[in-house]
Amino acid sequence: MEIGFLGLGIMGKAMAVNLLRHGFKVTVWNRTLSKCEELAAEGASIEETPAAVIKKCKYTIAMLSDPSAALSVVFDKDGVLEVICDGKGYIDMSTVDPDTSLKISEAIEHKGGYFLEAPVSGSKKPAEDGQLVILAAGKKELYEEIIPAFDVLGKKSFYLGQVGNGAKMKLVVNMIMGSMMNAFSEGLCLADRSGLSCQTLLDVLDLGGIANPMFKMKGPTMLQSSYSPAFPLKHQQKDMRLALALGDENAVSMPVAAAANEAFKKARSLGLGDLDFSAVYEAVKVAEGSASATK
Ligand SMILES: NC(=O)C1=CN([C@@H]2O[C@H](COP(=O)(O)OP(=O)(O)OC[C@H]3O[C@@H](n4cnc5c(N)ncnc54)[C@H](OP(=O)(O)O)[C@@H]3O)[C@@H](O)[C@H]2O)C=CC1
Ligand SMILES: O=CC(=O)O
Repeated sequence: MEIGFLGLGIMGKAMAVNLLRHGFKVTVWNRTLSKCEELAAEGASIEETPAAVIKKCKYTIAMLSDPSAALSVVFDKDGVLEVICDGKGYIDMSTVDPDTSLKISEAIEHKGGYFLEAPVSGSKKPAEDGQLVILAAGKKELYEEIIPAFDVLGKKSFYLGQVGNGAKMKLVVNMIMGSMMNAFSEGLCLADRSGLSCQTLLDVLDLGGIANPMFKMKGPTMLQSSYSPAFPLKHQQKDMRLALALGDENAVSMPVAAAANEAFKKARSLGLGDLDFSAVYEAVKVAEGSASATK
């Protein structure tokens, strides 16, 4: 199967490499074209525009930062829409809001193409290991045709029905994750300020009913103020913002998520947006008056 791949950031690169290593032919494009070279070393072909990728491949996956990037790659000059046509499938795996997905879906289907949104749960390591959880919605036929690729990229794929449902599910999951990360950061601060060992707190948490892979993986690096980005904080804040907008539309009060969003915004204002989202711990420490140097 030949697959086009647009967007070679942290996630897109890992996913495209996985496809190549499992025998897929992959043609890549990235806004910063130089990033394609690492993929060429793995056997990928390179095209210079999204349109050229679509023209070449029956199926194209996109993994882009946010709604404005997702829209730009489709609607701007040399974009997807210029060439998408009957029989071509476009699968957007970026985390965006339902309206963005719907806008892209309608434009592509108007030109005769098929559209699937398929945001993923799981970060850099699950992407490298092919262990993502795929939240697909849209054209069912395209979902069935692209399953061999999803089976390489993920450990489980869900088909959630109409376009928008994948985006909504992803935003709900990440709203919970962002809120948990804030509660965790406050807990670490409280333990520290009240004279407890944070390492002992991690050990206690890991043995109890609220043990989870995120605390286990991020806790030790947070204690070292080490925030090499797996999931960039600016993207987590984007997801909180989009989840809060979904809450607005549905009249769901989310004071915990709103407070967590404020902490992520604060972290961005401290220049931490490109670090891992666990760097919100530094913003929480600043708010509690026990800041360490931000790294
Ligand atoms: N990292 C993670 O753990 C996870 C991320 N996600 C979601 O996946 C998506 C990608 O995340 P991630 O790989 O971490 O992000 P990165 O920031 O590492 O990569 C973003 C990608 O989007 C491209 N891009 C940004 N703006 C534009 C634009 N205007 N036009 C064209 N391309 C653009 C970048 O190109 P360039 O190289 O030129 O900057 C890059 O390829 C996001 O929606 C994120 O929320 C979902 C699950 C986990
Ligand atoms: O979107 C981020 C993730 O870890 O999932």
